[in-house]
Parts: sequence; structure tokens; C-alpha cells
Amino acid sequence: MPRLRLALAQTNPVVGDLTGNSRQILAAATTASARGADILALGEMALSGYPIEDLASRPSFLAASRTAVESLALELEAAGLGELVVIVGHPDGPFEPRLLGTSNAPTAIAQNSASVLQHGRVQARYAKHHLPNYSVFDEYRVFLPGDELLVMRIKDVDVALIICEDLWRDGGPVGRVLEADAGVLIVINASPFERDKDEVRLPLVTRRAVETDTIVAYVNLVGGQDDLVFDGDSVVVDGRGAILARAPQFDEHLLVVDVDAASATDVTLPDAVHRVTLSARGGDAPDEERGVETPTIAELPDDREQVWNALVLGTRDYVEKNGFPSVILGVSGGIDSAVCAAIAADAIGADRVWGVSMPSRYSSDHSRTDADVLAEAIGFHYSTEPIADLVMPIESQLELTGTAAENVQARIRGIILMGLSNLDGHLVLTTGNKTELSVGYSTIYGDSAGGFAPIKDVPKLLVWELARWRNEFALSRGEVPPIPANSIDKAPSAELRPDQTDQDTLPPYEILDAILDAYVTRALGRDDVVALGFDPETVDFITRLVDRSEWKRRQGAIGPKISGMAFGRDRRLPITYRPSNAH
Ligand SMILES: Nc1ncnc2c1ncn2[C@@H]1O[C@H](COP(=O)(O)OP(=O)(O)OC[C@H]2O[C@@H]([n+]3cccc(C(=O)O)c3)[C@H](O)[C@@H]2O)[C@@H](O)[C@H]1O
Ligand SMILES: Nc1ncnc2c1ncn2[C@@H]1O[C@H](COP(=O)(O)OP(=O)(O)OP(=O)(O)O)[C@@H](O)[C@H]1O
Ligand SMILES: NC(=O)CC[C@H](N)C(=O)O
Repeated sequence: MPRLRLALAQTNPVVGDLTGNSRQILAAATTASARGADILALGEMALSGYPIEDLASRPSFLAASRTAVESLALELEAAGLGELVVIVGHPDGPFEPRLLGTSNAPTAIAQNSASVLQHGRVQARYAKHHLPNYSVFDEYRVFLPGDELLVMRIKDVDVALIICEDLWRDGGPVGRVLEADAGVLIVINASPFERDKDEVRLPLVTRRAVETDTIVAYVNLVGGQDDLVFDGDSVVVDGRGAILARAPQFDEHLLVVDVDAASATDVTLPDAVHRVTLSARGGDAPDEERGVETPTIAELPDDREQVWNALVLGTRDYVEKNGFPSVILGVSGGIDSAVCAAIAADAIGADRVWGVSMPSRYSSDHSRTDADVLAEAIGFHYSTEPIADLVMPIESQLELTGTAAENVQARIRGIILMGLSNLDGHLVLTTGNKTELSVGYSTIYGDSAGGFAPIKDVPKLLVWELARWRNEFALSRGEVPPIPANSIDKAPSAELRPDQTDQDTLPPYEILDAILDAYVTRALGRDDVVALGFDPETVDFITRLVDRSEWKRRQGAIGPKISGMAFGRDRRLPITYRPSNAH
């Protein structure tokens, strides 16, 4: 059996940065070549970053992408890497437009493509067939589908190539892999992290390997892009479904593995298959001269560690890719701000985190002392800005009472954080969790003010779990646990009036999160939620709060998606909405 050495690079591109992303690809190619690889594959759109959204409708961006692919091929050749087959994803076009509406509507003129580079030029190109148009994906809006499977004959092995969603759909290119009798199937991906996604993704990869009787090499991007976090977790599986190699989650990594693939046959190719023959690296040099690559098979960490790592990477990449020197947040002694501060410190280092305690006349002693303990444990920059004297004049001049008065405190805190952000360039982190966002339990333009929301997709019960996990993790490494025990154990409170607790307004979090899971995540109607055994009045109260606060969410900051139903593009509902009966 011929042996191929595959290198899969989990790079972390920045959308639009064709020059920087090309540098990442060149670096991966240099290492892959030094390790004797025949083929280097990178994630979907590794050259442009993913998703490029309506940039795909700009001819100038497409022209720049084409130029970047051609330049990359020349640079590889100039660097002495021309023998290596490099598979790189990028948008391609412009093509004959598919009109989507009026003449002003965005028009699909691009394809989601992969170019095969060797000897200083593009040897072949593949265009993605299946354009996902659900959840966070809008590819049908901006891309034209491809209609041919690409097979590369290299070292007497037929290597088929497809792109991400193509693997998820029966029929189309994946259906033709078996007919083409390919020995290896390379899939380049931009597959965002979701809790439990691995329970779907890995079985899918192994199922396709068995169905198509090929070695499947699945390579995914890594890194944060706005609200998405790509987790890497690239994997190579043999035709019986056994894992041959697996890259770590959330890290840039080059996975190198030797595969013994079936020899190419002279089967008659189905119509929609294009085959190219590429020269073999190193000519006829015997495989033994390259030595043996011992493949790594990374273990997946447990659920809480995966989620923590996703939040940290999503936060870090938002800060770094948008050029912020530092972040700032209000620290109240409560669990949400404590967890956000710990995420921020893990993401960019405590010396780039600013925490501000902003006590009001209702702030408890423990809110200050717990914030002090947090600051000491994490070691971020810490200051105190009392707000009582700032709140008072507004309250009295406007004669505000009740919630109207309470919200002034949260808004003054927002003004302080935004003022310091304007002064020193910090990114403001807003600390709302998914439970609060679901029911609108935050003050608009107050504690919801901010540019990035690290825990916006984390329900309250999971916030507590993550806090406990992070502290245990610190202890297991002989480090100081970052989150004060008291912040975890005490009853949550907004402290906007004397002795307030969240449960004055909301049901216990065990019940609230369970109802939200049914209504928001599983999108059940009101009656179906009640049928799960919840008190009908509580269900009515909560579903009404959820519906009524859609407008607040629409104005809210983005934050890392960790679930299959994150607020934002996963869940698109009208703001103006009057349910006539149970929905
Ligand atoms: N459909 C719609 N479209 C556009 N705007 C709409 C709107 N519905 C209300 N509004 C506007 O929204 C205003 C009401 O919203 P908002 O000003 O936010 O105030 P509101 O939601 O009434 O009160 C804030 C709630 O969040 C709680 N809170 C505050 C701070 C922190 C925490 C915490 O523990 O995390 C909790 C607080 O205890 C209170 O229950 C209205 O006065 C109106 O201006
Ligand atoms: N005294 C305070 N000092 C500084 N920031 C505050 C203060 N009170 C509230 N904030 C800011 O407003 C946010 C929302 O307040 P809230 O009290 O709801 O959250 P929390 O204290 O972090 O968590 P919990 O909801 O568990 O109490 C806080 O996370 C914090 O960023
Ligand atoms: N980029 C894509 O085509 C991604 C779609 C795919 N179903 C995934 O999440 O992995």
C-alpha cells in the first residue's frame, strides 16, 4: 500500500487579513515540509478567515483573495516548498451573479473554494456544494454552489477533497467518493464549537470513513471570530472508523500522520468528478528515508474545561484581533463579574485586566470584601469609584422612584466604565449571563453596557459550575483559586435596593434554567413547556419575560457561542410580537 504523510494545520486566521493569514500558512508549510509531509491541508477559508459574510459580495475582496492565492503559491515555491501539495481554502470569484432580489440586494458572485497549490501555481480548484443556511450560517446568501468532486492522484493514491458542510449531507460530492474509489478523503472545515458538538461531529467523520471506505482527514480552524469559537479538534480516521490521529482542541497545531492508503484504480469516474495528477514529493524516494511519524491522539477534556477554554479563547481573540490593549469590568463581589474577571485574566493576563468596585448606598459589606478578595487572588488592577454621590442628583432632580431610581445606579456604573474605556482604550466587558439575558434581567444602558459579553451564552447554573471547576483546576495545579468561595455560595443579588435578591423577582435558578432550556433552547411552545411539569403561572411569567426582552438582546454585546442555541444568529425572532395564544 502506498504511504502518504498528511499534515493538517489548525491555524487561527483573522478575517480579511490575507497577508497575515498567508504568513501563517507559509509557516505551517515550512514545518510540514521539514517533517516530510506530502500534503498540507488547512481549515476552510484559512486564507481569508471565516465567515466572511457579505465581504463575499465585494468584487474587490474577491480579486484580492485571488491575488493572495496566486502569490502564496509563488511564495511557497520561492521558499523551496514547491513540492508540497498545499490545500488552502478561500473565496473565489466573481462569477456570473445569482440575483437575490432587487438590484440593491446582496448578490451571490463568489464560491467557497479550496485551491490545490504545487510548483508555484494553482493546480486545481474545488468549490463547496452544500452551503449551510441554518443556525449561524448564511452561506446560501453569499455563495454559489459547486458541482464537481475533485480527486487528486498523488503517489498512486486518489485523494478526494470536500469542504465542511459537504460532509454533513448525503448525496452530492460525498456520495461520489465511493464511486470514484478514492483512498483518502480530505475535508477542510470551519466548524464552530458547541457543547456536545463532538458527540455529533466525530461519529459523522467515522460514519463517512466507513461508508466511503476511505481514510478521512478532517481539519478545522481554531480561534475566535466575533461570537464564534472554532475549536480545532482535527482528526484522521481510517476506513474502519478507528482514530489514527487527533489534534488538541482550541490550540494552533500541526497534526502529522502517515496513512497507508489503497492504491488508485482505473475505475470509470462518475460524471461530476474531476481528477488531476500531481507529482509526488521527493520523486521515488523510499518511504523509510523519511523516518516514522508517531501520531498524536489528543484527549478531549471534560465538558466544563472545554466550555472554559472556549470562553477564554473567544475573549482573547476578540481583544487581540480588534487591537484592544486591555479590558475593564465592574466587580461587584457577585459570581458573574468574578467569573468574567477570571476568564479575562486567563485570556490576556491579569496585568491587562482592570476591575472597578463601584459601591452604592445599598452595597453590602460582603460585595466590597468579596471583590477585594477576587482582585487579590487574580491580581488585576483594582480601584474603587463610589457612586452614591453621582446617583443622588439624578434621582432627586428627576424625582425617580422604584425601578426607575434603581436603574440609575447601574447606568452610572456604565458611565464610569465607558468613561475609563474612552480614556485608556480598555474594552468594556459586560457580565450578563444567558439566564439574565433570556428574561431581560439587566438594566439597558446600565450593566448591559459594554463591547463584549464573555458569559452571554452561559446559563446561571453553569456559571456556578464553571466557577467551581476553575477553582478546583487551580488547586490541582497548586495555584490560588481565583474565585472567592463566598461569591459562589451567597445568594445572587443585583443590590439595587436594600436586601434585594434575584429570587424576589425570578423563580429559583434550578426552575428558571430548566424552563429556559425548554422554551429557548428546545423552542417548545408554552403548552409543551407546561406539559413537562412546570407550574403554568411560572411558565407564563417566564415566557412573557423572554418574549418581551427580545429588543434588549438585539442591542446587546456579542459574546462566545457555546451552545446550539445562542442568542444572535441562532435564534432570530421578531421584537414586535403579540402571541394570540400559546406558541
Ligand atoms: N419593546 C421595546 N422596545 C424598545 N424599548 C423598550 C421596549 N420595551 C421596553 N423598552 C424600554 O425599556 C425600558 C425598561 O428597561 P430597563 O431600563 O432595562 O429597566 P427594567 O427592565 O424595567 O428593569 C431592570 C431590571 O433588571 C434588574 N437588574 C438590573 C441590573 C442588574 C441586574 C442583575 O442582577 O444582573 C438586574 C432590575 O432589578 C430590574 O428588575 C423602558 O423604560 C423602555 O424605555
Ligand atoms: N458594587 C458594584 N461594583 C462594581 N460593579 C458592579 C457593582 N454592582 C454591580 N456591578 C456590575 O453590574 C453587573 C451586574 O450586577 P449584578 O449584581 O447583577 O451581577 P453580579 O454581582 O456579578 O452577579 P450576581 O448576579 O450573582 O450578583 C456586575 O456583574 C458588575 O459588573
Ligand atoms: N462551515 C460549515 O460548512 C459548517 C457547517 C457544519 N454543519 C458544522 O458546523 O460543522
